[in-house]
Amino acid sequence: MNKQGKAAMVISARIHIVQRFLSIFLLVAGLFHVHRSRVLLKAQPSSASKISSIEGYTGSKPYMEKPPLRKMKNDVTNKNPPSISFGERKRARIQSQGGIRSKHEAHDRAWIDSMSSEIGCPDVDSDGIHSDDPKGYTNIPTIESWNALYRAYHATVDPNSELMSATEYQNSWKVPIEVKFRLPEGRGVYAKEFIPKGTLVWSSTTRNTATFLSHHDRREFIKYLMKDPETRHLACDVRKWVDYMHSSDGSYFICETFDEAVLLNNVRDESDGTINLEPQSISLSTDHPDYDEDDCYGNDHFYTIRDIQAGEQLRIEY
Ligand SMILES: C[S@@+](CC[C@H](N)C(=O)[O-])C[C@H]1O[C@@H](n2cnc3c(N)ncnc32)[C@H](O)[C@@H]1O
Repeated sequence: MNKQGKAAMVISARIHIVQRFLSIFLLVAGLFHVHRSRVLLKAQPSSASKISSIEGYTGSKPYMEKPPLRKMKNDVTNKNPPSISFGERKRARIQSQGGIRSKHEAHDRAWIDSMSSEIGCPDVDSDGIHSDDPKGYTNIPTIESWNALYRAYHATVDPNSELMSATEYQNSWKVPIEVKFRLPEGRGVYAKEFIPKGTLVWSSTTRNTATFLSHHDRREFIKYLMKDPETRHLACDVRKWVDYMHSSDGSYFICETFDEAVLLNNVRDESDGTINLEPQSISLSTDHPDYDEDDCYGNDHFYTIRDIQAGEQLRIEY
C-alpha cells in the first residue's frame, strides 16, 4: 500500500470512530429524555385530563384556571330546577336566611357577559347593569315584548304566575304614554297628554313585576328568551334592566318590571329638566290579596310632583 492509500485508511477509520461516538451519544440523550418525560407526567396530569375533569366543561373554549365556586350553606344559586312551588321556595328561602348573595354575583356576571357576547348585545357598563352608552338599545319594546317576557318567566321560574293579557299590562299605566328613543339617554317614557300635578300615573302590582330568587332562575329565564330568534334581543334588555332588591332578611333577590316603567330615565344635568315623578309605597296589610313580602315593587305607585306637558319626558330619581 502506498502512502496515499494508508492516509485514506486512517481518515476513514477516524470518521467511523466519530460516527459511533455520535450514535452512542444520541442514544443516551434519547433515553434520558424519555425518562424525564415519564417523571414529569407522573408529577402533573396532562392538560387534556385537566380540562376533561372540569365539571360541565364542554371543550369548546379554552379553559382558564379559576378557583372553584364553593357551595354555600343555604345556597340557592346552585340549586337544580326545583320541584316545589315558587311560594314554598320563597318561604324556605326566608326561613333559611339565604337568597342571592354578592358572592355569587361575580359568577353570574361572567355568565351574563359570555351570553351577551354570544348573542352580540350592545355594550353595558363594567358594572354589567346599567349602560351609559344606550345607543345600541334602540328597539322599542311592544306589548308583544312584555308578553314574551311574561311567558318566559311563567315557563322557567313560576308556572303559577298569572299570564297577563296586553290590556292588563297597560292597566299599570293610568295615563297615556309612549316610548321614544332620544339621545343621550336612549329609550324613555313620554306623556301623550297634559298630566296635572298629583296624578297617579303608574302602579306596580305583583303581576307586572317578576321576582327572581336566584341567579339560576334568572339564567334559565334568559336562556329561554335566547332560544327564540324573535325574543333573543330581549335577553340583552333584561340584562340592562336588572334591579337588585334588598330583602328584610338581609338577602338579595332580582326584580324585573315587565312594562314601560323599566324605561323611565333619571335626571343627570340641567338639560334634562327636573324630576317629575315620585314613588310612594303604600304598605299593604298582610292579609291584602296583593301583599307579598318578597315581591318586587309589590306596592309602588308613581305620582306626578308637578304639572307635566304633553310630549314631556317622565323622569324619576334613582
Ligand atoms: C332603567 S334604564 C332606562 C331606560 C334606558 N334609557 C334604556 O334605553 O333602556 C337606565 C339607563 O338609562 C340611561 N339614563 C337614564 N337617565 C339618563 C340621563 N338623564 N342621561 C343619560 N342617560 C340616562 C342610563 O344608561 C341608565 O343606565
